[in-house]
Amino acid sequence: MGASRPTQNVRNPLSQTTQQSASNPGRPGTKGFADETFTPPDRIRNFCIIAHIDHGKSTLADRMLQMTGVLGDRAYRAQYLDRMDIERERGITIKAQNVRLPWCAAGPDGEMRDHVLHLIDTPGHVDFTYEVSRSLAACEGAILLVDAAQGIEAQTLANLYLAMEHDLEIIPVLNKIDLPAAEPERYAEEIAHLIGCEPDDVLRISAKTGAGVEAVLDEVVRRVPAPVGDADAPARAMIFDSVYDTYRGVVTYIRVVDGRITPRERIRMMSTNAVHELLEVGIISPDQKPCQGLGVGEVGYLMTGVKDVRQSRVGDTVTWERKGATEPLGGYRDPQPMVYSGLYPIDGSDFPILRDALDRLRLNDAALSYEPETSAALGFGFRCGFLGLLHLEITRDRLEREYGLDLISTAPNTVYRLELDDGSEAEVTNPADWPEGKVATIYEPITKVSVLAPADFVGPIMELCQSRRGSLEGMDYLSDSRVELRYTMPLAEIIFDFFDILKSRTRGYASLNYEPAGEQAADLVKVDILLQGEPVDAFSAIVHRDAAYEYGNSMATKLRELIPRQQFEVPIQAAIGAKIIARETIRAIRKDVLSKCYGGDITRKRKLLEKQKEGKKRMKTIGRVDVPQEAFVAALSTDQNAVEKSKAKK
Ligand SMILES: Nc1nc2c(ncn2[C@@H]2O[C@H](COP(=O)(O)OP(=O)(O)OP(=O)(O)O)[C@@H](O)[C@H]2O)c(=O)[nH]1
Repeated sequence: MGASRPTQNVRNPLSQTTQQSASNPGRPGTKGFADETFTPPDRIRNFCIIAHIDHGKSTLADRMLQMTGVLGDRAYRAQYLDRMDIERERGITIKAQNVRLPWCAAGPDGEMRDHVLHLIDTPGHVDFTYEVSRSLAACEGAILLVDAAQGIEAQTLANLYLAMEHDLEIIPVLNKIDLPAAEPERYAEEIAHLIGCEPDDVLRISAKTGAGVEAVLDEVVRRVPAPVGDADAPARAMIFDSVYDTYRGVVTYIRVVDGRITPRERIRMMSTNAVHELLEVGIISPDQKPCQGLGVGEVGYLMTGVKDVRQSRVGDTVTWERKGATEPLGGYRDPQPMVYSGLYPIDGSDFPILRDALDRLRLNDAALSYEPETSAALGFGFRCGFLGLLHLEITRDRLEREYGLDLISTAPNTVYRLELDDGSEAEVTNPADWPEGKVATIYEPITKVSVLAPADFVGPIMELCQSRRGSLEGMDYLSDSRVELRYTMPLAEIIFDFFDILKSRTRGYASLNYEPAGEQAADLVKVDILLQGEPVDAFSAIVHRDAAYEYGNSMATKLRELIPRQQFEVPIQAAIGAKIIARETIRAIRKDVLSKCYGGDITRKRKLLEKQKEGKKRMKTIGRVDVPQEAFVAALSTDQNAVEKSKAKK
């Protein structure tokens, strides 16, 4: 697959005059650069857009694509960079993408020159912080985008602190100034107070209308430092994303730090020492365009023909196989699952489809981990590991939407490290593996939580965090009406319904960010739920001792309402080991479906018996108790509607 001369290339500005580009007297940079040379680093600017969810990153990226002429109006599709359907439907960015933009603007010396800007779009959600950090590591500058109608939110702060850790040049921008509710003066003050600039230094734009976006591009050229690196050293390039393409295999997105990466070379992945032949090297503008190679500071993609993203790991360093670099670039780590859940097909015969679907999803998601597991109640399924709740929900969405699966997922839990009585250690991600009676000390993961909200809600937020075993670390007023509360809190207390309750207690105004912060010893117990004395493994949970009774009682009550009455009485119990801590009872019912059939033709009786048999097919039998699948779905769901729906079916 040789490199062909790209039709519209954004390569080396030196191959053109430095006046305004002839092809486009407007502001976009020169087109049709010669592709036999490499763009000099002093004409390159690598930047990303960081912000809280929905503050407009993808819309601003789209507008920049249009303004630089990379994406004509005809090809324009809202949020072009958010290619995954779910990203577009949910309106959130999951995978970081990048694009090369030509722009003619004045450099630090005031001279107008053609430049090449590499824009890296970043996921805006807390689950994908590692991907954000790798995108930031590929940049020298960051546009800090804040919704002028909402102001600074939790992820604004989290991403700003990440950008500062990477010493990026921060360009503050207020977006959505077209909205009637926009308060640019108020929030410019907030941002100035936060990053130590003047309120007038905060740019004001509307990514929707394009107002002010040119000035942002000019500011990127003027203020973001040009990339530096050693063009003569052995090649080192950082992988900041990799995507599986059904037809072309894995596309690996890289930023070159030292040396050059050219096609037909053999390269080595430094974290795994895997060696591959480079089939293609190119740039993205806005789609893949092969080129002669990438030099210092350049951002683009490479293809080696591998079929699995786990061979192209985000944060890894690429170098030559022969005379390659000896020291990798810093910051690489293997993705660490934070949240585990069991995924089971409602129809057991779908298990092979679920297995194949997970295999395919993992081709494009190195952070997804899974292994087969069985449940007495739910049958054959998989214990899956995710970066966080959103990652879990997106994966489940894709399995159901793209593979037509109906799934039950068990309550999400985290990873526990146990010190056992015999001095050994164990790691538990599934309540069913809890070693009853042999545990000396239990350690649970904890997180640093940041909640941003109007000051009026401080009371309800503090009450909720304290009820979730949070300990207050600090509280700062960003302005006279908005406050940031910082807590240390167990991850297990966040991953289920904390965010939903926080939102409902603050009328949707609070925003949340959390990041791993080590572990702590905790007094945790495994609560089992028994039907007629038979434990139902799908309902077991690891909870703090103080919350055990509440969990057991709520599950027993929920199941009493969800499980249909049987021909006999069914006790529902919650237990810690052998100790019963809660109990409910489903009263017996004598149900003779033929009781109303006095006489009448045999076909009606047969239909009623057939219907009863059909209904039994959808039952899971625990011991002698028939539990409808909807009851499992509802009992394991935090969604109250699911519970109401299932009760209605009884
Ligand atoms: N009125 C107005 N709406 C905007 C503007 N910029 C973005 N929006 C809208 O705000 C919503 C979120 O925009 P996105 O660009 O998806 O925000 P995002 O930051 O990429 O969100 P994530 O992908 O979830 O991180 C969309 O409905 C946009 O149409 C703007 O300047 N003015």
